[in-house]
Amino acid sequence: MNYSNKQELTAAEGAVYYLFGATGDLARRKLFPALFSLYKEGKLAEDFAVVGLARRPRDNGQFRQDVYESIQEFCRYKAIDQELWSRFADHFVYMSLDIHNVDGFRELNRLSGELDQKFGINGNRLFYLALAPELFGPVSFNLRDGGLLESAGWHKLVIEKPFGYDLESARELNGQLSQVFKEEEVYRIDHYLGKEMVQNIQVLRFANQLFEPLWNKNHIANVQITLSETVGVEERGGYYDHSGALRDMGQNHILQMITMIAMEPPGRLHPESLRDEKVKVLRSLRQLGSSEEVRERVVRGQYRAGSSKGKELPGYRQEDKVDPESSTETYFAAKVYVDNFRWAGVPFYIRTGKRLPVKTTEVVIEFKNVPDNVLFAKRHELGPNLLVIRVNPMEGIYLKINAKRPGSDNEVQPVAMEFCQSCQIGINTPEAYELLLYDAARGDSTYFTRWDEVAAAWTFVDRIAAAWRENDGDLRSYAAGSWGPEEADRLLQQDGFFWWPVNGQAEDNVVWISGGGS
Ligand SMILES: NC(=O)C1=CN([C@@H]2O[C@H](COP(=O)(O)OP(=O)(O)OC[C@H]3O[C@@H](n4cnc5c(N)ncnc54)[C@H](OP(=O)(O)O)[C@@H]3O)[C@@H](O)[C@H]2O)C=CC1
Ligand SMILES: O=C1O[C@H](COP(=O)(O)O)[C@@H](O)[C@H](O)[C@H]1O
Repeated sequence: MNYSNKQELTAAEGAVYYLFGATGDLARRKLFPALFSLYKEGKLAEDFAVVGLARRPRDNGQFRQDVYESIQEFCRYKAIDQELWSRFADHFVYMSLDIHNVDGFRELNRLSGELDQKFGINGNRLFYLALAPELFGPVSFNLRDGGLLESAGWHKLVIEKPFGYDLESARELNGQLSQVFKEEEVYRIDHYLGKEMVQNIQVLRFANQLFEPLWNKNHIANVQITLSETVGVEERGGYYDHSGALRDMGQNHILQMITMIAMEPPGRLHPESLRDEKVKVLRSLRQLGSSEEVRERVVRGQYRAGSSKGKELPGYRQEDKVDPESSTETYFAAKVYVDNFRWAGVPFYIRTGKRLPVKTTEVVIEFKNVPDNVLFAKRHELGPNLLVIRVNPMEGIYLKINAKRPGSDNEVQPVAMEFCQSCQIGINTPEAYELLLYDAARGDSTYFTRWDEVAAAWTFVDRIAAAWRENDGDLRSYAAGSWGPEEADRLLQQDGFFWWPVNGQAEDNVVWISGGGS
């Protein structure tokens, strides 16, 4: 089979892309590279323009130079072909604008008319807000008041996370957006939903007769989801210290991954059908009623100074723009239940943290063991079957099974059968932002979060946050470079489980029968 990433070249409809926050980190690291990859692959035709917007002064030449440098540093394709690069760069213009100044939006509207004419665009407008969330409301109002929503074509608003700080603020924000945009015009980004292997979860589940019949409480003992990062808070201390791991990674990425694993098959191949199924999962999450329950089922930690690979690492409280007495969690782990017919009683163990030993995102599905009466001599060596979905940085799956050790007398040997996607297509797997920008431009909202999903996720998270506010005493400290507080291991141990090794480090005795393990 050919696993090349060549796809059907259907260019998105022509549009002006308004990139608010064009001088920021996200634009530089993710958005410019995504646009270049789409252009190179023919998914953006010539009828598009990108307007970079931020307060800092820049002329078009400087802006194009910023874009060029970002591509050379972060894009999976480099701008080597000069002819291609200059054709691409010609679509980029920059305008200095303060979000709070409606006159700037009127000028932007005039510029848009010129761009429509120059590039043959019929008034389609995609507004990407790579901005702090408190600016989402003001931008929306000024887009309306500045006349930008009066053009003939479609209008789409793509917004970054975090969508609010809690349910109340998210509601308020949603109320502001909905005064200007219809729900179907709003694309809320959760970039984990743009990751190839997260999207692959539904294909694995629903396109294989092998898995779906076993995908329930009768056969699955537990599910483990790990999103571990080696980095600290980098330059984002100011934001992170008000957010913490639960809001930064839990409310969105982890809960969205749970929905992909736990949802029922959608009735139709339609974005709303999938989102309907996902929201049902979020509404079935067992709510943590009391502080006592939160203490029992959720562990939070903060990294102190430590080391990794021989390098000394500062503690969280010594990081730039972090309160020296901060009690913000940089790690959390939890035991979560999805209280529905399919999943009743199956624990979902989740964890995420900064300054952990490896960067990895993995899901482990641990199947129940075979019955005790199976007559193998070394019964105690029979481990459970595992299905491991490797999301990042390696992409692929492996299935751990028990096989006979060749030449032995029915001795059991664990074997990992691997599909290594990243070995097949290497670094050329499309980035999440590429897939999502392309989907938004085509009007496909499948992998964007709908308002009711966001609201249900906040409802779950708010209870944990409220319990934590009542009691600072349970914030554990862990050394930077370690796997986090020991209490997170106990969450599993008390149920007779343990965290399976991640990052392809299956236990020593496992034989890999294809591809390699790391
Ligand atoms: N960076 C990342 O990896 C990720 C970021 N996000 C989210 O994306 C959004 C942007 O993040 P990031 O790029 O890191 O943030 P940055 O702080 O790097 O960039 C913020 C941008 O906003 C512009 N800006 C700020 N105030 C105004 C204003 N009044 N008028 C016009 N422009 C303004 C700044 O430009 P100037 O100062 O020139 O005006 C800058 O371009 C945030 O919501 C963040 O949570 C989400 C996931 C990952
Ligand atoms: O949304 C966020 O995600 C990144 C991790 O993303 P990944 O694609 O590199 O796994 C995280 O570092 C950041 O704190 C958070 O805001």
